[in-house]
Amino acid sequence: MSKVVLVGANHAGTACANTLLDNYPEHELVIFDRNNNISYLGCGTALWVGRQIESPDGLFYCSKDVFESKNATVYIETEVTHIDFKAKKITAKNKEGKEIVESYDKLVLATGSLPIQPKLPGINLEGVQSVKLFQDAVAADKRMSDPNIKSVAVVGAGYIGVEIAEAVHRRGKKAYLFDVRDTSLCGYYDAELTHDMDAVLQKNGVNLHLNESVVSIDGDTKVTGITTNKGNYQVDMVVLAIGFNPNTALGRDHLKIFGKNQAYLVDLHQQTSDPDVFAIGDCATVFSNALQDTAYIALATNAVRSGIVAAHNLAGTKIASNGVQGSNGISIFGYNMVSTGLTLRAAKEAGFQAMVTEFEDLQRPAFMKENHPVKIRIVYDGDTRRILGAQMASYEDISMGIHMFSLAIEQKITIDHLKLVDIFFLPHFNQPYNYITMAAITAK
Ligand SMILES: Cc1cc2nc3c(=O)[nH]c(=O)nc-3n(C[C@H](O)[C@H](O)[C@H](O)COP(=O)(O)OP(=O)(O)OC[C@H]3O[C@@H](n4cnc5c(N)ncnc54)[C@H](O)[C@@H]3O)c2cc1C
Ligand SMILES: NC(=O)c1ccc[n+]([C@@H]2O[C@H](COP(=O)([O-])OP(=O)(O)OC[C@H]3O[C@@H](n4cnc5c(N)ncnc54)[C@H](O)[C@@H]3O)[C@@H](O)[C@H]2O)c1
Repeated sequence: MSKVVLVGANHAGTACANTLLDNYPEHELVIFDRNNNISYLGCGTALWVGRQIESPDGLFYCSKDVFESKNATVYIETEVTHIDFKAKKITAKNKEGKEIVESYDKLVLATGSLPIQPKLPGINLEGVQSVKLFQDAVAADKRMSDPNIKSVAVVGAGYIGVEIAEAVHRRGKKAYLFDVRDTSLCGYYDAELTHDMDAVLQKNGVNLHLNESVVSIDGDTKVTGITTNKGNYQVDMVVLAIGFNPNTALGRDHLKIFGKNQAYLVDLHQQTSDPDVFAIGDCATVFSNALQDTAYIALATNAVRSGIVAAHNLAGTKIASNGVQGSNGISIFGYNMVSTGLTLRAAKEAGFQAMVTEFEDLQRPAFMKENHPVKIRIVYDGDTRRILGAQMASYEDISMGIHMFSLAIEQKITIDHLKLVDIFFLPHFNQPYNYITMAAITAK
């Protein structure tokens, strides 16, 4: 039996804690989280703020009580302030200012990520906010209910920004969406698909401003406007969504870190450079099967799986992570996009002789009434023919198809192998010559 201390109990920490408590009850587990809630699904923020769901109540799936019912000691609203890795002791402070010291045999760091805060004039004005925590969602929702808030600038047209811009528009406010790049969602899809998303946003009333960088947020005490390199806009609120940084302040002086962004470097067992310390979720690196290299991909799905892997390993059951593809999806004004692995641009930047095959067709045979076009792009390595990535977009729900590509990348399947893969046909669902097969067959 050993004593495990877990710092951070959101998606990664919750998965780790539950796996440990359910499978290895002989271990003592002490959990710390500085927040007053755990397991909040951030994906629900835009749904709730945009009133696609009526209440945030269903957006939590675990609690302090659940851990305590399984005999864990839980400190919430208690921040870990220092770790003595040599003495194997952590120091924390609760909201009353009381200091708590705990020793550990094994430590799990699940401290997640923090939204990037750009150094902009006006960044501290009232009305500027990020959307990471449940508290942020509550604050954003309150502002959306204020009739004096008429226009909102969303900075960053990545996943959070696009979703929040839709939510702002759905609440009847004027939504501006700014990005420094020349298209939305540039980290996940190639321009051939993102230009469709740009058009969907604009058609539905979001004011999309690409190739524009914010120079300042304006106002005396409250936000009254935003200035970019191209103009001034009158807005009453600014949402910042320009990406996450790993939250590694507690351990980065002791543990090996990833050069690109200071995430904790972990192996396939989630073990850091200190054998008694594991790191999981957004504070840690992942192994990218597409790149065959270490990478950083902040997603709840990766966080949950890494928590499960760490729990088994620290309890003595050696299991290795499969690595990840960074599979992801988004649905905006009914337009659905899913992707996995590398875009063509990312694959080229990584040094592959990257090639792409694309195809567009109706989801079902033309004689079926309910029918929409689907676009697919498959990125592969021209040298080895290995599939490196895939992207699909449609008003159809094409989401499940991306899982096959995720497995294909993990298993190093070639584009040529895909040509003869057994894919079923039924007019209600798809076509006999379906777009996946056709994209593979037409690959150069
Ligand atoms: C608006 C939004 C929408 C999203 N949508 C999706 C989606 O649809 N799909 C998807 O896969 N991902 C999504 N994500 C990303 C996903 O939420 C993150 O990848 C995920 O939260 C990572 O989980 P984590 O547990 O590693 O880290 P975090 O969620 O960052 O949690 C870290 C925890 O550690 C605690 N902590 C930090 N430092 C300390 C300390 N010193 N002492 C004590 N406690 C500490 C924090 O309080 C927190 O509870 C979304 C994120 C946001 C913000
Ligand atoms: N549907 C989902 O799976 C989902 C939803 C929300 C968030 N997430 C995850 O949460 C994390 C954070 O999301 P995010 O949207 O903050 O990051 P992101 O990486 O998805 O997007 C950040 C965007 O900000 C832009 N940007 C960067 N600096 C800028 C600047 N100074 N001015 C204007 N634009 C700038 C980038 O070009 C990019 O388009 C990501 O890992 C994301 O995948 C996932």
